Amino acid sequence: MKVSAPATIANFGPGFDVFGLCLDEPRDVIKVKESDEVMVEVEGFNVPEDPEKNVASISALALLKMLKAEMGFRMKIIKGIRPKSGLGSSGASALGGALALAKLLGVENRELIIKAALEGEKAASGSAHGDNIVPSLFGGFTILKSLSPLEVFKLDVSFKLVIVLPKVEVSTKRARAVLPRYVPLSDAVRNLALASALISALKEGDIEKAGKLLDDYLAIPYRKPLIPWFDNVRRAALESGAYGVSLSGSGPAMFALGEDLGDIGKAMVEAFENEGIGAEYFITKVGGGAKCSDV
Ligand SMILES: Nc1ncnc2c1ncn2[C@@H]1O[C@H](COP(=O)(O)OP(=O)(O)O)[C@@H](O)[C@H]1O
Ligand SMILES: N[C@@H](CCOP(=O)(O)O)C(=O)O
Repeated sequence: MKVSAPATIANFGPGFDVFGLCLDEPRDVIKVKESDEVMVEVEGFNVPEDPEKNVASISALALLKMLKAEMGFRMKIIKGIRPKSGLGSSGASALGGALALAKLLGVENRELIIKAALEGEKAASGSAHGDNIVPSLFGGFTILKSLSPLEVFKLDVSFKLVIVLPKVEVSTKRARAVLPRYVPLSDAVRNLALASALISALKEGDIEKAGKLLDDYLAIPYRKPLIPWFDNVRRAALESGAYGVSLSGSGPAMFALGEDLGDIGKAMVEAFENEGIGAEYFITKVGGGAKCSDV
């Protein structure tokens, strides 16, 4: 069984732990075969090969435990999403591992697959947030209303966007540890207003309006010490014509919406370089979610 699980942009501006956008690229590819033992092999970006430490095998093992199924597997992970990038690298592998095993066993229950994948996500980031796993499975733009029972609202949006990936790492675990337990009511209200308006703009297909609604008062302000370059890169994107720009997940990747995505990407890369940080940009589109095949 082979699963290709795409990268995602969690939070997507004001939707902390709720909104997620599936990207077309990059992807992790996970292949599994039944076996007597449990073995993991990794190609591409470096992640652990110990089955107890890799989120893809942790999720696959969690699914087997939930099903009370006694079997081993050989798993090959072609890791195309850089870890600690903010592009849902752990979420894609976690989803891919659980989904590949589920397909191998003929299990279609999405709630169970997501529950197993959350075990992998929890091992990587210390929290069972679902805003990477869910869009990686469903595709499009997802609103995660509840994990148990699983309630997801999906918008079939279609647009291109630019992603800028700097050569620094931000661990999601660390980026969650800096968040406060409580936030001011006025900030919660501002996010609620932005999030509601953003959904309306996306439903209308108005990307310019959506871009102007990407602010966040719940997570990004507290994460600034981990991303001190954020305001300068954001300013460069807006000055080069972006409709809007935000952090992807817990960073360091950033994304922007606009017309001249190449120009915006170049301006953001230059702003990172002015901060002494190398960066690259790529343009991709909204993706359709994980793909499975028998090979
Ligand atoms: N298959 C995997 N893919 C990504 N990260 C993994 C994987 N297996 C284990 N990890 C570990 O999870 C951590 C990365 O998770 P995280 O900080 O959430 O990155 P991201 O924000 O890109 O998802 C790293 O410590 C990495 O070694
Ligand atoms: N909602 C989470 C999303 C983390 O995404 P990642 O791609 O950085 O793992 C958060 O903001 O902590």
